[in-house]
Amino acid sequence: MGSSINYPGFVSKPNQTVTPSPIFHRENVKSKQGAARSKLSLALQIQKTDNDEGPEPLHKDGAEGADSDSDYSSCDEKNEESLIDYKPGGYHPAFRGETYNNGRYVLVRKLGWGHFSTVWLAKDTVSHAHVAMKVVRSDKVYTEAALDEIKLLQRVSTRDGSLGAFYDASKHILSLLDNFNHTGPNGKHVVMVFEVLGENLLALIKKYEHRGIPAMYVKQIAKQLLLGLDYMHRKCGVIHTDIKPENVLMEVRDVEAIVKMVEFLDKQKRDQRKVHRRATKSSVDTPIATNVSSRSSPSVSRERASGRKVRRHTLITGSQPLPSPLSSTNFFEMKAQMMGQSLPRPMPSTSKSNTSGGEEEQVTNSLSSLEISSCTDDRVEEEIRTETDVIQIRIADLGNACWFDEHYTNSIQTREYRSPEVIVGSEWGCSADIWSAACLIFELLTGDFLFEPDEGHSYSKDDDHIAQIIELLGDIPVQLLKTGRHSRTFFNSRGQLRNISKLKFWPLKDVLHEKYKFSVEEAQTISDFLLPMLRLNPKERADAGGMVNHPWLNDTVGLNGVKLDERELYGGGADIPGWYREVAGQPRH
Ligand SMILES: Nc1ncnc2c1ncn2[C@@H]1O[C@H](COP(=O)(O)OP(=O)(O)OP(=O)(O)O)[C@@H](O)[C@H]1O
Repeated sequence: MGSSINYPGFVSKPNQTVTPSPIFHRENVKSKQGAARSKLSLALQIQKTDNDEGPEPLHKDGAEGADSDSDYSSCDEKNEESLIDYKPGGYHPAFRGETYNNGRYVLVRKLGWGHFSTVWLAKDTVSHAHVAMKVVRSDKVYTEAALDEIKLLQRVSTRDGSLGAFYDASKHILSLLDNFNHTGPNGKHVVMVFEVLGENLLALIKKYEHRGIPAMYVKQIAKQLLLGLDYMHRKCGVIHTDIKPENVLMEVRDVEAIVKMVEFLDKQKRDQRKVHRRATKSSVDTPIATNVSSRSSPSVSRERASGRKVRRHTLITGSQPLPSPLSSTNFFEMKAQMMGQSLPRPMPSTSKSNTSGGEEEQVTNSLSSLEISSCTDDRVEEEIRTETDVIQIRIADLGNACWFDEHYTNSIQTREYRSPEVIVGSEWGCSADIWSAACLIFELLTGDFLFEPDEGHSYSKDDDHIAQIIELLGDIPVQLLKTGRHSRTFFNSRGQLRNISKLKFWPLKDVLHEKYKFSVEEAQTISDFLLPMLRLNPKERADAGGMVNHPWLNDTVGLNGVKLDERELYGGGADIPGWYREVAGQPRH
């Protein structure tokens, strides 16, 4: 759902690594991540204190299938939601095995979390397929935002024909499958049900260690992103307003097979741990039982009891997104392990796995389409190639989205992806998404933010942001300054920045060549591709559909024939209602 600006109690997620912007750094001040960390560590301190007391058990006996020994209990809490937000109006204390919507959905594992919700993998007992369930915080403000999100999702999920003659671009936007309410100890929560996707693009950026993702993949992501945005803007009249790597998710090809794989491997780990614990327990128990039975060691029993208690009472579950071949370093190891374990061989007598032979065989069969063993026939090779070379992405998190004729707020976009018109407080529209998309594509190619503003002693983050934009793209158009509600804060009457005087101009193609070592030709092509989407005047910014036709995207794997003939390359979206400002009096799409 939304970015850190719209709702109270909102903190940045600590997952975005701070990387240097290509732009001149004025002064080094405390990082955004540092600030987020300190809030989270406060939450963790509170959590520690709470745990000493022991919160109300969540996984009570009645929780069918709740597994206190699951991998999830050992989560890295620093990267999860804060315990202090588990209170009335806050997150629902969801757990593995919990049922929703009169038993239709059963929670399997946690996939992720956001400031508005926790997101879970669930089994739909009606369709027998897995789904992703977003359980929203119950406070009124979150509930209202979720109800708006549902309306927007319903609009974009309605597949009403293709934009071009052959292409259904709605498949690049996350589909809403169901929604309902769920009541728990913290109130009534809106629940949204989606198809299951894999990791987000930040995971991919991290997998390539912030050194940039190969252009072959970036082109696929860029083209699909533009097709998805064109569909949203032109067909649905919806503006996303928060395009960034975290909000673009990769598909996992065979969800059911991958769920079986990860569940099987997790179960195996748990079984191994149980065996290990039993073995440790008996070696610890024996001397106590025989020697000091009447005064059993208080430290040992307390430790054991509290160890059990901590696991049972774990409130925050570790996120486990489904692995995808491209972003998970251990995807193939997991598969190899899975396939290795599936070989018919006698079970060791000490390790009584609860997995039946039948179940194992079923898992193996379902994974056969993913097998990468020594088979060499063409079909298998093609499958492997497809698995690793072709990415499918979907734009997710419409929690901050709005309509072309109804903007809910002017505080839009996450800082690094925020457009100049929004910073100066001028009018904005669909074209604000295009700015963010260009920032995102640059980040995929280089691993760095395009703009990473910071505050200094004498200037604000906004000052620095505007200065970085000017350094890269030139002066902010006078029209934008005239209409910007905040322009006077940043600019004097002569149109000069008030708080920053020394600017270092560094055009994009030079940044790409000099800093990121693209060849001169590549730097020129990429710059030609990105600059029309970074036009400072939102009215003139190139629209998504036209950019789909850019020559840089011609050889995009899986999409090389796809063009939108009705859109003009580098054309602005003058014909798209709400392109650069909120409009009234036009019928909704
Ligand atoms: N359909 C899905 N399939 C798999 N994982 C998902 C899906 N939807 C969301 N997630 C995971 O859950 C996380 C949170 O989802 P989302 O961003 O929609 O929640 P939010 O509470 O609105 O968060 P935010 O703070 O980012 O606005 C995502 O980053 C992703 O890891």
